[in-house]
Amino acid sequence: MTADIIDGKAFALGLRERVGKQAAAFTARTGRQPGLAVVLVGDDPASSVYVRSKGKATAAAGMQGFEHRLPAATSQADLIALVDTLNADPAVDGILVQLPLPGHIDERAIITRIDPDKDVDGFHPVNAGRLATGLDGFVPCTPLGCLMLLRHQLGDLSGKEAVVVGRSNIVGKPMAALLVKESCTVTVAHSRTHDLAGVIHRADIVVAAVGVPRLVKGEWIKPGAVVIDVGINRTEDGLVGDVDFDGAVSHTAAITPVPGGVGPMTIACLMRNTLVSACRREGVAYDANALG
Ligand SMILES: Nc1nc(=O)c2c([nH]1)NC[C@@H]1CN(c3ccc(C(=O)N[C@@H](CCC(=O)O)C(=O)O)cc3)C=[N+]21
Repeated sequence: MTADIIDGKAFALGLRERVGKQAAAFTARTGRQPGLAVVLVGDDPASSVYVRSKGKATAAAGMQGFEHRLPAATSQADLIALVDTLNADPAVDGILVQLPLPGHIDERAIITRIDPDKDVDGFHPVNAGRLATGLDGFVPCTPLGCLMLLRHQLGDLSGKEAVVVGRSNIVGKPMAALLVKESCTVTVAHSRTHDLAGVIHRADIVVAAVGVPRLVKGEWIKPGAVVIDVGINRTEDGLVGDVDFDGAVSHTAAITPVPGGVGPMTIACLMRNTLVSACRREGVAYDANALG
């Protein structure tokens, strides 16, 4: 079997282009660009890289970026005060506070402080609840990007067996909710799952998001399954996913590489959510079909 290597980078570029077209229309209509505020506390080098690529994508899409870099010792009260300022700023349509935050700051206190209607990360419990109950809100960027790649690869997902490995609030849980919405039969596996190989072997769709390098082995995968690898693990042999790519590739119909798979989709979906937020806040119509 020759697997399709899913080109997330190319798909993401296409999405960013379509977002850019609608951002230009928004700007022509309202006289201002969609605005995204990104807050980075401390100077973790990996986080710095992501913040920089978000900044570049924002400008390239014709949106306004507001970057706030705060020292690692910033107090929780000061960070909350900044979030309050961004919530109240009409030029800011989306707010992203880069995670993880330094240990002395309670992440939940910050995430719940963000106006849910500016929460383009989709991390606020109000948006998790909206997703779980079928209301319009913001869907976290990584699982949204994974869903777009799956739909592109498979079309209708209805009735398919999907296994999500990982149960985080930012990937596993929203991914499972999205797949349920698509009428998949969804299993959420995690570190306590007894027979991970057996559970994965049932799946037509595998989404791996556990953060364990090369955990998912090729022999575990049902021949012809589609595999989405969310893992970005820095190891001695470079960046690797949660799936043993070399072992898995011959078992799959299609698989995402790391890098060049899900990662670029996360940023493209952040641009998408920011545009949608701007349109909703200004009552401007947008073409949802072009944003999927
Ligand atoms: N509030 C918040 N929202 C986030 O969305 C968020 C966050 N905090 N904290 C950090 C993680 C990580 N993240 C990535 C985004 C893009 C790539 C990406 O584009 N990766 C490329 C290159 C990877 C590389 O070379 O480092 C790829 O996979 O091809 C990766 C990781 C967003 N995150």
